[in-house]
Amino acid sequence: MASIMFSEAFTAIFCFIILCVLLFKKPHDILLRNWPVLGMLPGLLVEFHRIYDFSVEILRSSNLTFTFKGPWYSGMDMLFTVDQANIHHIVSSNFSNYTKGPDFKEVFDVLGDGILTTDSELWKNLRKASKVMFSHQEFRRLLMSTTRRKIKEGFIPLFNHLAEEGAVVDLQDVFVRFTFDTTLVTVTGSTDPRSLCVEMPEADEFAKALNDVGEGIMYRHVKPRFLWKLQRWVGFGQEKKLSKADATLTRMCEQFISAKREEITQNSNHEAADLLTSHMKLDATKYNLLNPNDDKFLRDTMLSFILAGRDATASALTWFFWLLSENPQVVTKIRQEINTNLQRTNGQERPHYDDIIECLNKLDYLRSALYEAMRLYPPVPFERMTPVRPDLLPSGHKVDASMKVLIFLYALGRMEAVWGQDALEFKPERWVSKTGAFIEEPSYKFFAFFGGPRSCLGKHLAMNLMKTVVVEILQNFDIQAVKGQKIEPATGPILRMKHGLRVTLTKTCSS
Ligand code: HEM
Repeated sequence: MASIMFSEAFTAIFCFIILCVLLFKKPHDILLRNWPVLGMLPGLLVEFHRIYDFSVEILRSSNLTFTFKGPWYSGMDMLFTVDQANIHHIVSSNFSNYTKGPDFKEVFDVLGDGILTTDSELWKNLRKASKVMFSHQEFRRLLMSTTRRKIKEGFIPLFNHLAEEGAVVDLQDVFVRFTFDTTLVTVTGSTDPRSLCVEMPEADEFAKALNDVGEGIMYRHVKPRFLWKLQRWVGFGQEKKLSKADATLTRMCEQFISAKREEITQNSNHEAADLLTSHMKLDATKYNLLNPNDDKFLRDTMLSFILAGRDATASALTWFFWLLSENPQVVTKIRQEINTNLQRTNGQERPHYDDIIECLNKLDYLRSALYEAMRLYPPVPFERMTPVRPDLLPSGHKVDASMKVLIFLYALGRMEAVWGQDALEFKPERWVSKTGAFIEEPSYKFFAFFGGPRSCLGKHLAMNLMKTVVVEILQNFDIQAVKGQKIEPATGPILRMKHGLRVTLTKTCSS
């Protein structure tokens, strides 16, 4: 009975949308129209498959802020903004009024009470504990040494093999494998799934479950809440897959946790720097809401870091290498910079950590190119916040507590009003001043790592990791994107390429 009602309702909405498309030639006319009962939903549904480009058009034509009216009583009213003053207000000056909110936590329920989904005191405790861990030299060294080992034992043999065979590979898949292996070692201290190797094995149970979680969460964004909740209750379709993935992740995290406890019990001087050890050894007296003996706390912390570390970095690297393949002059300049600055570590089997960081810090043009790629293709394409109390934004727009506020990072990087007339061009030079110094933009303008008290904790680590990968690849290989392939973003919480990035490789003359 319920399914018949759904299909009737769906057919009615579908017919209505088709009618709108026929009546109004320009899609904007549809979205900007606030229909009785349905609000602006019909237009949004029509454009959902290209939501990022559509957000650019809408925000450009509405002076950077747009109020979306959802169907009556649906709680779907939203404010879209890319106005810098609004962003600063929301994430910094009036930060306490904007939370992730209960809806967000519900959609991302697989992450439990991890740092990415919680608010208020619990989030403060988690942030403080993570900050302590990120500040430890040993943790940073672990990430850097794992990255370098992965490049040597994973990337280079695989790329050599592909270059010799002249084979095509999906570079996005390669980067997801790379960041998955690296993140899991950094989190557990020992488990290396070795998904990045010449054989390119099928994703293991853990990686598959993570992929299913990403997909399931994306569907929850586009389905009405009552529908996915009903599906979850019945145990059907995407929700069934999601529940299975959740169970797999919990089981595997429990295995990591008990193995680590065993390791610590057997060796009382256990001094490992990984995330799990660091959180198991938390000084509980400093965090009234964290319990290092609670497996659920450890599970939620592990999963949040794996998701935060894996997907965003892989996305950034994929778009970056595609932009390089389209802009060979930028590759030449990056190579020149590498050759000028990296003599000190070149050829050393195990260069000192401080030397590596010192050299990476000199690569300002590479930093500009990476920032420029993330300006146009931010790995996290939108951020959603819930106001606690009604508020008046600097742009003059009112928000009330029943609305959601969406900051569209993808559109922000493409606004002529923010970045100038050449906003759509990939130009690393925009980050370089006349004296050659790097131009640091405020976070509410370059927002890829978020801003204010909730900004990305892994920013510097991610930048060092990406620079290391780029240096190693460009010193050894030329990458060519396969001609004629369709490059477009997939709709989802992470800006992945919908069809991957197919490339071929050749060894550089100097390698
Ligand atoms: C290019 C790579 C990366 C980008 C663009 C990026 C971007 C972001 C963004 C936009 C947020 C805010 C998310 C939100 O609150 O909804 C965030 C949060 C976070 N990121 Fe990253 N990230 C990257 C890599 C990493 C890595 C490698 C790590 C860890 C090793 C990491 C750790 C975190 C953590 C812990 C948070 C939560 C901060 C909080 O809520 O207090 N990120 N990141």
